[in-house]
Amino acid sequence: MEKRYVIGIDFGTESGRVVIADVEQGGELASHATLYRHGTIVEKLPGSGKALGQDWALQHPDDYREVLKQSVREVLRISGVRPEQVIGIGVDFTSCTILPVDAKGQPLCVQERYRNEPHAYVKLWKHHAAQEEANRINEWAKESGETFLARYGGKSSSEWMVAKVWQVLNEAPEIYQAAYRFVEAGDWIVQQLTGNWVRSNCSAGYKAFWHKQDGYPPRQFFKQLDPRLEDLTDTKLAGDVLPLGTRAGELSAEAAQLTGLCPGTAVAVATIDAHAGVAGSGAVRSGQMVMAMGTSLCLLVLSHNEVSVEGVSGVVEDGMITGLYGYEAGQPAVGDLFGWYCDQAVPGYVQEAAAKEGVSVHTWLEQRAAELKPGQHGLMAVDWWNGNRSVLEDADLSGLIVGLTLQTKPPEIYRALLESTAFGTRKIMEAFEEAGVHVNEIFACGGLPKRNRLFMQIYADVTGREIKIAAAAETTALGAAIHGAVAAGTERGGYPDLAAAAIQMAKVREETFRPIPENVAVYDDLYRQYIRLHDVFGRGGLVMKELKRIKRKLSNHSE
Ligand SMILES: Nc1ncnc2c1ncn2[C@@H]1O[C@H](COP(=O)(O)OP(=O)(O)O)[C@@H](O)[C@H]1O
Ligand SMILES: O=C(CO)[C@H](O)[C@H](O)COP(=O)(O)O
Repeated sequence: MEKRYVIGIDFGTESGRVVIADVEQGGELASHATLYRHGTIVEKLPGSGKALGQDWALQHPDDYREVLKQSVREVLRISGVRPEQVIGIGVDFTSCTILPVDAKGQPLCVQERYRNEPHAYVKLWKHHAAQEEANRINEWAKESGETFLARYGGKSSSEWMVAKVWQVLNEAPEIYQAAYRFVEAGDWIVQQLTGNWVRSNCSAGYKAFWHKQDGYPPRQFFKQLDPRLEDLTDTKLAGDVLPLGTRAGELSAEAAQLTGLCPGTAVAVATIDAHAGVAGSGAVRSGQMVMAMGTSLCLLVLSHNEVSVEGVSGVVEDGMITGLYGYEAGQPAVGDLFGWYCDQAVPGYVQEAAAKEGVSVHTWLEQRAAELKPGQHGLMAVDWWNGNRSVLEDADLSGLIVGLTLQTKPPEIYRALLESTAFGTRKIMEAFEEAGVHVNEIFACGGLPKRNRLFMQIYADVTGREIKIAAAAETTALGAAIHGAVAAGTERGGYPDLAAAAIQMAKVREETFRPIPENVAVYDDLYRQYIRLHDVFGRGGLVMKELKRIKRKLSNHSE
């Protein structure tokens, strides 16, 4: 049989990455990234310059089409694989990233009449301006006695589908009316590739309250939330919800022209980017956990059992691997937090020194921070630069560093920031253990394990656990490709299910990160201090929320 290949397309926060993988051997034959030209739109709309409110984060869908156009062709060119040898395509996307589209699937924001309307654009996962709507969903779920939020750690997030769609309805009812559908960006890409309107059980399950047995919450729930939302799930969120690995359709002639692939190639149901890291790391068994470490950090745990876990983002049956419950929890600013420090807060002399040595500011700081012993800097940071998405689930919380003195140096702060995210992860891991979801094996994937060794060692030391590293450089894209191999099916030379495909196609590196006992002891002590700050500022004190309220009030006045 001729060699067969699959393509995985990973839409991250800053760029889209495409890999091509050998169906039998796995790994990555070639990869290519296309940066989003518009990036993340946080201050004003492109073109008109219309100002956005606080906590907004938009993207432009043309950037995603550019990834399909550029990077798919590039991996074919680099690898020398012929289009007819590609049997399947898989797509993963950050989530909950949504957009309003018309009946043909055209995004409203590219239509002339809606170009200046912020609500017509893609709302990126980290758009946090729907916190009020999320709060009202939480209050109403409690009052109405609906129990579905128990699967989401008891709280809905401002990042998710219903809060975001409701914000559109509240602030731009004409856009809500004009939208034929609100779709997850991953499902939209699948629609663009195949012409089919299909929703993924992964994003519907984790981000839109959909449940394998119960479907969406009852109409009555939405009606009492807001009478205008009564038919939301039958209209704007309509579409068959299909399980991961299913074939969503075949590549249309138009999409074949766009990508350079053959019409008829199998296209898988989309998955969430972090969740694709599960297959991409080959972690397919109960008790295995994957840490998808990039802009944010997602912890993904597989289990035979469904229980309630404090602060979990969601638990979905078949949400990562068929036949298992997949738990997701995480932190919304990890790489982004380190990026903020390098871009916004380091003094000029650090940037100059890094440039002189020909390394990134991250690497310059990492090298110096690695010379410090745990606890030596006397600092403690709390990692809520983009709110808290775990046990506190509150986008209004913000960052904190204590212990600063006139002697504090940038590498010390950098190290404290790396540590703060590891403490946040340990807190989540403890919540899993307390709920009886046991983790026996940990894998790391995403952009950070390959970029920052100190970061990885700190995670091993703070958690006291060995961490295996997924071998693929673009693990999530490989995970998406694995979904493509399953969508192709055995009749086209693919695999029968995700577990079989992942075991064959995904590998881990030989080198692992192991905890260093003397560091573990110091970090145990420091973690207790982290928890004190976590509880004082997160559970009890209102300082951060009040600061946010005052800022919101002032920015509303100045608009
Ligand atoms: N050497 C580094 N150490 C720590 N963080 C880094 C380093 N280089 C880049 N980053 C951060 O990594 C993040 C990008 O992660 P990546 O996994 O590549 O993308 P995505 O999250 O979009 O999938 C950015 O937030 C950036 O600030
Ligand atoms: O919420 C998510 C997963 O459920 C987002 O997709 C994720 O947090 C953003 O991912 P990345 O850090 O890879 O850009």
